[in-house]
Amino acid sequence: MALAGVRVIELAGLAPAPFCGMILSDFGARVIRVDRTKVTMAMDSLARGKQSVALNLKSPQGVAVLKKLCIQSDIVLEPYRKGVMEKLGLGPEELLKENPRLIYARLTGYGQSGSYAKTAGHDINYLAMSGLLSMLGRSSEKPYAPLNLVADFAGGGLMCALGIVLALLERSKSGQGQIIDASMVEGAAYVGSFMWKSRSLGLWNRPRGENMLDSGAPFYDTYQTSDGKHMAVGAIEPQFYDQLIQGLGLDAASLPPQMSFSDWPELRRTFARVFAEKTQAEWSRIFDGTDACVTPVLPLDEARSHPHNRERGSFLMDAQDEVSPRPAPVLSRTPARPCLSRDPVVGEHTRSVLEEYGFDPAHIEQLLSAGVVECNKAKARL
Ligand SMILES: C[C@H](CCC[C@@H](C)[C@H]1CC[C@H]2[C@@H]3[C@H](O)C[C@@H]4C[C@H](O)CC[C@]4(C)[C@H]3C[C@H](O)[C@]12C)C(=O)SCCNC(=O)CCNC(=O)[C@H](O)C(C)(C)COP(=O)(O)OP(=O)(O)OC[C@H]1O[C@@H](n2cnc3c(N)ncnc32)[C@H](O)[C@@H]1OP(=O)(O)O
Repeated sequence: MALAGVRVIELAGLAPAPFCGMILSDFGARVIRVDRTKVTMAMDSLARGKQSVALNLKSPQGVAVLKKLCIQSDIVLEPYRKGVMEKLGLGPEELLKENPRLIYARLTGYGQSGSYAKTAGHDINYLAMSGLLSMLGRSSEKPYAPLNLVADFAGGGLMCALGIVLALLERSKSGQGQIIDASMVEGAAYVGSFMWKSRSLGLWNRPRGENMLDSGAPFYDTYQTSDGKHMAVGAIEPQFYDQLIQGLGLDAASLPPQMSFSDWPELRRTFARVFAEKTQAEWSRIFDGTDACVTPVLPLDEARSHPHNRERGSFLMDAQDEVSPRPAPVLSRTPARPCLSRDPVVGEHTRSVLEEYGFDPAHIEQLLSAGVVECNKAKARL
């Protein structure tokens, strides 16, 4: 796999860093997650393929253990507030001195500088600060955050993974590591560059929820079907819009022009009335195989079984019979091979990892008895 041989120390955090770690693991990196001691359950539901070491960083010996792990690895991925690692004596200056090839990824909400750098926050805060949240929401409604997708995952974990891969590529030429300052505000904004750079096209001139792509246009929206499900309509181009009208059984001559903004509310009412006459399955049979850009809105547990997704194997079933998306994108020669076995329990690999990283058995025993590290066994599945 593309990242085979790359060793990552992921310090356990909330959603963004675990997602970054899972991406690296899916594409072949060896990801060791450093968990706290005395916790029963990992907060990481994105732990696929990772190993877990439980380590108390409130003890100087624990800090020394982490330092030894980090300087023998390729990547350190830390999810803490600015300054936390420096307080531990594990800041980038410290570690890069010992290992100049180290890639030190810092995934935060606001970045390593600026007045908010030490401020707590979550996805919605970062999305709000990026400017994008102001554009999200239906007309006459307040802005809403689309789950914690945009800042945590798209602009956070995924953007950080991109930075890590870029730094690995650069290191293959320079031999040098570097620091990655991954701010979720900036990552989200960067993902949303189109919104900034398409304003001159007049795409966002109207208030929130009244533009073509923000639920303003009736041909770019969702509609309820007679069985309470929904269809998604994205018929933007005239040639696709014509096929939408045809599929709905409407007479184009009796409708207002597609791009007549003032007629959009009436057009939306017409579409809503017609979509409510048939079930989602009936509409799918009508629109499948056409270029009307109409698709069923699938719940998570149906996406896997949709014929198109099933044909591609877009979703996988792991050893715990849990369905989740397969890694993307698909590389033709070195595709990701995600681990399908169960997630690690906290501290499951402490002993084996410390041995691998050169700690002698007596020292490991001393660390265990002092509670600096913890080693836990997975409970047998009944
Ligand atoms: C919208 C998302 C948030 C989604 C969160 C959900 C994934 C989870 C929310 C609720 C969870 C569920 C719930 O808890 C119930 C169950 C509990 C069970 O145990 C697990 C299953 C649950 C169902 C559980 C499942 C899920 O986890 C939930 C549903 C986001 O937006 S996430 C993005 C957040 N922002 C960032 O990541 C930006 C960067 N980070 C920060 O700004 C801060 O870290 C943050 C997030 C504001 C937290 O600040 P905090 O003060 O708490 O920490 P820091 O200042 O970073 O300092 C860390 C301190 O911890 C010390 N430390 C670190 N490692 C160790 C260690 N191994 N040993 C000892 N100590 C350690 C470190 O030294 C720092 O100490 P100091 O403060 O003294 O310096």
